[in-house]
Amino acid sequence: MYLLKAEHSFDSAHFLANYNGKCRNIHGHRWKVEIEVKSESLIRGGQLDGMVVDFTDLKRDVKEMVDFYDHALIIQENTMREETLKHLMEDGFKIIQVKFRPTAENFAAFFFHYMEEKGYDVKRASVYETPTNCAAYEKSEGK
Ligand SMILES: Nc1nc2c(c(=O)[nH]1)N=C([C@H](O)[C@H](O)COP(=O)(O)OP(=O)(O)OP(=O)(O)O)CN2
Ligand SMILES: [Zn+2]
Repeated sequence: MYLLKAEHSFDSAHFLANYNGKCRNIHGHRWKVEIEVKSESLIRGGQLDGMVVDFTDLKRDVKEMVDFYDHALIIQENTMREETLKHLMEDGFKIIQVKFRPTAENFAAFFFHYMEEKGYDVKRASVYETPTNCAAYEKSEGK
């Protein structure tokens, strides 16, 4: 089995609603996202001979995916007062609302499925909130 890994980072703020601790406050991370793709075989012939995929393409797609979240305030839907949200948006802040609680685990699963939908055979998606806090998502055997 061959495994390829590409990573990219983005800087964003978030908060965990209904969290009893410091993470309930808006705070920022340099989120590092690692995507691993797998293949039992290599491409034969042509420019991609001997590759699973071209790193250039994989890196571009990972960067494109995470750049969307760069320098934003990421908010789980319905966890901020309408009025507050409205004012922040009116003042031109980049707000991204997500359907899930913005934890490293949820982002790992989200990025995993995003890359799968792009056509990659994804082995694992890992999201670092800090250099020492990492969550990963991969499919259970047989699924
Ligand atoms: N399983 C998870 N636990 C926590 C998550 C998460 O996504 N998954 N997220 C948070 C917070 O977002 C927080 O920013 C990270 O927690 P923490 O380790 O406390 O952050 P610090 O690096 O700032 O820790 P210090 O050791 O105080 O510097 C919480 N938990
Ligand atoms: Zn955090």
